[in-house]
Amino acid sequence: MFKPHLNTCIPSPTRWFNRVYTLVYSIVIFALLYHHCCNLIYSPSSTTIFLLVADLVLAFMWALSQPFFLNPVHRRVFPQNLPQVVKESEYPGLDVFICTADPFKEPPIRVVNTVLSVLAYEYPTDKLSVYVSDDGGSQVTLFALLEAAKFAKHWLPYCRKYDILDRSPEVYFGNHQLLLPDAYEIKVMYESMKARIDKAVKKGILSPDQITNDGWIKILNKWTSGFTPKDHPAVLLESNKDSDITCHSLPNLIYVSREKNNAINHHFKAGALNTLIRVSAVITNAPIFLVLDCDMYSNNPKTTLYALCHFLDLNVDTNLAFIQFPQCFHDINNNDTYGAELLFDNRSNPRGMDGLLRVMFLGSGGFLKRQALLGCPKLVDPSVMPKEKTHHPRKESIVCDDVLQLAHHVAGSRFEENTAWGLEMGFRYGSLVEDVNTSFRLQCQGWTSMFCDPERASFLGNSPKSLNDILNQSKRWCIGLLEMAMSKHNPITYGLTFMNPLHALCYTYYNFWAFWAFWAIPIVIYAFLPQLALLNSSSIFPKVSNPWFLLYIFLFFGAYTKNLLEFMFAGGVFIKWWNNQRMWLVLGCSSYPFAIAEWVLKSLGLSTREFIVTSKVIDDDLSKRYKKCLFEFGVESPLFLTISVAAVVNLLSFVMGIIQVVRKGRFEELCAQLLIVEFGVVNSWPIYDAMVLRSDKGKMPLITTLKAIGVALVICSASSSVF
Ligand SMILES: O=c1ccn([C@@H]2O[C@H](COP(=O)(O)OP(=O)(O)O[C@H]3O[C@H](CO)[C@@H](O)[C@H](O)[C@H]3O)[C@@H](O)[C@H]2O)c(=O)[nH]1
Ligand SMILES: [Mn+2]
Repeated sequence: MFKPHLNTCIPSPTRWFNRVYTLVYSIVIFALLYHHCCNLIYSPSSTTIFLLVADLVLAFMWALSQPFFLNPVHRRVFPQNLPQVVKESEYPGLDVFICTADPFKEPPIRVVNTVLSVLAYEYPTDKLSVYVSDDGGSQVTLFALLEAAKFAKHWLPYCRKYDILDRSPEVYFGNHQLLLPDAYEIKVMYESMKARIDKAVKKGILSPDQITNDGWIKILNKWTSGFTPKDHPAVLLESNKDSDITCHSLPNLIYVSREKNNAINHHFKAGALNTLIRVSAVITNAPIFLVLDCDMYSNNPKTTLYALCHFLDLNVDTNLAFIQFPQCFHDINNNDTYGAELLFDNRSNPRGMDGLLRVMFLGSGGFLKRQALLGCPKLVDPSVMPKEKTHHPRKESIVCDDVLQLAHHVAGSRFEENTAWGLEMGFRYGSLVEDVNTSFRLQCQGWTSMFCDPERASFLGNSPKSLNDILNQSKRWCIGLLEMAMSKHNPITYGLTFMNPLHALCYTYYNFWAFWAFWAIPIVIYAFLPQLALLNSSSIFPKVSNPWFLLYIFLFFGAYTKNLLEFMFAGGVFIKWWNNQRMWLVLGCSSYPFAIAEWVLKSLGLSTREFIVTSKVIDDDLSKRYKKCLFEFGVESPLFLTISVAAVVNLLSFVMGIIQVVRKGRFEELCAQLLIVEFGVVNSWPIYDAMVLRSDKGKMPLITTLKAIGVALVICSASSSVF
């Protein structure tokens, strides 16, 4: 029988251009390295060695990044053809895992919106279950979810009746006028729920008047005086299983706060997800689950069907482990000041990896096959897999006493002791980037993955709003990648043995990104060396009339123009690209070197491993400044000191360079250095602005400015002994 297409995969037309570019650019890189070697032989100096090291690292990183561009692909899905392939009653069950960890950094009302947007998926409700993992062990989050379950009884029929696209109520009421007949009533309901939740958050605990149900009292008794987020028994609750107001059944909603014990490593998000895998196996055991961060609400109710277009396609590899959707953000300012959209990581690199048949899991927005987390494709025999628990529309609870007892057992803090969880099963431990690490390990076992990037974003989340938050987030990722690079299962020794080499290179690229903070080496060298040389009237690059000068110009503009084109091709605009490249420099001078230092301290046992959750709370004042595209300094942070020192050194050097050109006419020999310094100064503009011109709360703290000027002056005067 003819079965229509569920998806197609189209190679990007840019791949030919990319391949030619790679070839030409690599020849020019070799020429540059030859030039460096000659310099080293005929006029050796510490400057030549530093420049060689910087360019070697840049060339190496460039080479590692090339596999991303050799065969990018674009996939399309045809959910309209699904009914011809499979009946709705035969859809596989879907469990959704939502992680939250801190009610103060991740406001429960946001979690509620994410939960509601997912409960309202266009998917048979008896096949859909939502599990929320609360690592904060917060009564308030539990209360918020119970409120969400009540509101869902009205919200889900409303979305169905009017075919609403924005199924996060906060977004819906923010974007739409109340023109539909029931809209006003639903909005009032939503606002009063929000007020109740906000009141509970302010108090921190529930008061007796908020507890309206006997069942809750039993559960709330678990919060004894010794209960802390890091040490408490497991708490599990299924929300009340009534039908919605139109007598449709509701999807399951289950709250899980795993048992925690101070003496036991709980492995952060990876540990939370593994608990959910086990708890859900006991309750619903759907063959596919979707992982979401608590801020990543569903922006498209059909996303589940898009995922099915891949999973149910008989032509697709049976080793397919997961479908990844890009992480997109709803609150990024017009210029994307902090490059937080991560267009390369979230869109263009995955497309490139998809063309090589495997993409990375991005931590949120991925539909995974349960089977893939349980072992190798060859080892997992489908006939011995526990069957999906079928459950029909019903009013009674799916969690009977036996099941509940077992679920508590598997959510216990000692359950994983002496098991393969985190080692060979489930989300892998040992790295703070559990997403990269786990997908790497799965792909070494032979599992594959695909990238699905529909026109309307499937998920939208929060992006960090302050520079400190973004630098700390990058530092965490960098430490996680470093942990991966230094482990037995690293992409070089392990990856090259078990993976296609181009693939292993993609992972290696990400690992080297962090490995000894590779990017930091050339960035720091180029942020200081040409500048200090210029301050001391020393010329370190070829003169304008020298043909090697053209080579430098070609390499610089060639790399930047190609990067800009890639960025625009992924949907970006010039100003966002500019800020993106600036952030690359900022990270290279701050987060990356700090990550190395922290990793060394952790390896020596001098500091503890921590997953600092990124704050999703939006302060009004800060939000206004963010909308104006201002950098947010405000707090005192060592991460700001290094970039400020670099900015001051660049400015001093720029002034000195101009003086030399004007007074001594040394333009020809200093031109290359002046270009670099000028580039540094233009990029540092927000730092000068924050140090001198701004008076708002987000300006650079005076103490950081003074320290930066002091350190910069010391470096500049010490440099005279070198040049
Ligand atoms: O002990 C923990 C710590 C965090 N989380 C959850 O993990 C998610 C991600 O945390 P967040 O602070 O938002 O980190 P980000 O750096 O924004 O997250 C990115 O990077 C992570 C890997 O470092 C991925 O897991 C995420 O999916 C990806 O969005 C959130 O839902 C947290 O609630 C837990 O459940 N338990
Ligand atoms: Mn996040």
